[in-house]
Amino acid sequence: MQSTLPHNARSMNTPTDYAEALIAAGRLFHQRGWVPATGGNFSARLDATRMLITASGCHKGELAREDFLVAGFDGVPIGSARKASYETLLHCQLYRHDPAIGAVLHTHSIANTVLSRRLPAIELAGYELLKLLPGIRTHEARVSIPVFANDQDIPRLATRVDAHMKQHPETPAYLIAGHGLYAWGADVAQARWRVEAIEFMLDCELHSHRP
Ligand SMILES: CSC[C@@H](O)[C@@H](O)C(=O)COP(=O)(O)O
Ligand SMILES: [Zn+2]
Repeated sequence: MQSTLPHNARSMNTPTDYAEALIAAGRLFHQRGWVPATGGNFSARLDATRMLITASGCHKGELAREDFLVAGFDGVPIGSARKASYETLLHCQLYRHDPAIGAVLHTHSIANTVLSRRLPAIELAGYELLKLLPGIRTHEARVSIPVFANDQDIPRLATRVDAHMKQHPETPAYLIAGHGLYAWGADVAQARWRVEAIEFMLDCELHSHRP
């Protein structure tokens, strides 16, 4: 099936544009099996203090414009009665950590769930697609994707992620054990490419680790 995703997000500037790009990403991710049921959440930076984020409990393959709301980087919705994603503070942590981050995408794939349950960190090396990750110019690079223990206490989890990222600012994405992947980019298009690249490499790793 042909993707309706825009090729780049540079011309985007209204919340509706961001919502459309995130809706298209959700459709694609659902087709790939990376956001089953209501798993996953997506956001895009609107300005220095606000983001557009998915409401909690929506099916990410069937998102509509009404399934998005504006929230501050403190996680509090602005002008909406809808409840923001349960994991809103994980998005806030990233936007506050790095003003260059323009979009954050979270997936629940089989590969990211299985591998994050098995390994304390995922080491990716020798893949051509590594070049889609920040600062990587060659397949000869080695990238470590940290795995955090899952936690229903999202403020506590966000604090742990933040501490790690302050110590390791080169972190290109992270996993939560038995849960999923968080990846980001300068805009929705770049964040989507990174999710696609990481999910591809995790699939490869999953096949390599089969007994
Ligand atoms: C209902 S299981 C999935 C959730 O716990 C969560 O991990 C998730 O990704 C989606 O939560 P949401 O509140 O819809 O953004
Ligand atoms: Zn999740």
